[in-house]
Amino acid sequence: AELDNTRTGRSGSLASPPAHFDVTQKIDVNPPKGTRDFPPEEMRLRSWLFQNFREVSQLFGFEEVDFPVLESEALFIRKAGEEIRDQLYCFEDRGNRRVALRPELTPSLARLVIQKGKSVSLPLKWFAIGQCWRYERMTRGRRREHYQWNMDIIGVPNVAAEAELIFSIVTFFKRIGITASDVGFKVSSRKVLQEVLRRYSVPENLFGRVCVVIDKLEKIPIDDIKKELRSAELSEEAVEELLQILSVKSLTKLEEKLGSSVEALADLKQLFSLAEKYGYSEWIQFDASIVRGLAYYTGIVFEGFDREGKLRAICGGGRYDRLLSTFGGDDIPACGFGFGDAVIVELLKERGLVPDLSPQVQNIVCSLDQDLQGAASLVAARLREKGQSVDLVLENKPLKWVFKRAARINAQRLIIVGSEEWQKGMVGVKILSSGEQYEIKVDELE
Ligand SMILES: OCc1cccc(Br)n1
Repeated sequence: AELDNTRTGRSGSLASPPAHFDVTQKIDVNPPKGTRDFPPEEMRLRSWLFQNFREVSQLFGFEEVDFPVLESEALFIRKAGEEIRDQLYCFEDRGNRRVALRPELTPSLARLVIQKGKSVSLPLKWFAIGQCWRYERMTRGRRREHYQWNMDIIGVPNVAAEAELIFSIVTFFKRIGITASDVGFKVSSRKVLQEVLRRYSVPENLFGRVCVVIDKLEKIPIDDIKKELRSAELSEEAVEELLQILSVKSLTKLEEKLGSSVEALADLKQLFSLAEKYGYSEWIQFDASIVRGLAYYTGIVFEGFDREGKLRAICGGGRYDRLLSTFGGDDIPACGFGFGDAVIVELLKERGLVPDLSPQVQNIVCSLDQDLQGAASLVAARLREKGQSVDLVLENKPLKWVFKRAARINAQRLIIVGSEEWQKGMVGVKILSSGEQYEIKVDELE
């Protein structure tokens, strides 16, 4: 159970614990609410997932970057009513600076690109895997942290960049056994929304806010959506037309509604044509209702969904051509996606695709009496110099104990240092899978 803060007298501020803080108090061994520990079994799965993130990113020629988890709060202050803003994990540090635990990676990436300025040549293809935070009232028992894989292409204005990003996620899914019958991508463009708002003379500065409201479709009652749109100064007619357009599920229908000249249509047609060339058409579908919940998207947006409809969005992304200039940087086009580490694991469990990642060690080395502990250490050092992994038994333990540990850590080979053999410069070897055993000179061990 979590410590009752009132009992420990701890305040919510950053002030150091009060002098009367009871240091003998039994601590709460659970991690803070909404956060996770990664003990070995969970860490093996996470490492496997991240290894796949990395290998796909490198397969696509992306370079890894990283940023501080702690950023200036100003990086995330956007006035579009986003959930990510309402849940910002922010505070004032000891230097009275307003700071925040990053809720996403894109603003940090934009900040770094601007910082690098002319010292980097475009296009940039960067990827990152980083922990992101939100402070949500635990009423819904949801997590407050997750790890996100991001891939971003900076400096390419056309949809070939988005097509490449979606293909990188398809490639990832295929690597871990997920197929087009398990998941798909809903794709749209915010230029659809932009065109409708333009036709109803809705001021540009309301665009981000309208997108954030539309993203709540199917999450809150339609009447609340309409109310929020009207409070964003949309006329009744504009609201109705907007909701009409958002229900469109085919490009042909969209063309009928908007006409063939709108930029959104050209982008989407080009994206679907490229998807066909890549060979992933079966993975994507047009869905005008997809707008994503981040205010800064300006063009193509997409999200990965589980076709059984049981899980939240697996990943999402899109084009954000204005973000860098809103940070005072040059007008540089950009697009990217975020892929969380939690929903994908739920999907793998649902589909029985969690890999068997038992611990592995090549050797377990033990001595038969404590005078030979040094000899055992020397044997371990020799093996490790040759790149062999070794679990060295560090206390004088009976063989029965050693065999049990060898099974638990899935050791492949048992190396026994016994006095008689050691006199001859030899050690005993037992191959644990076959039971085969023999003696060998230490120098010949490999
Ligand atoms: O995807 C929104 C989000 C941001 C930070 C932390 C968590 Br959990 N979720």
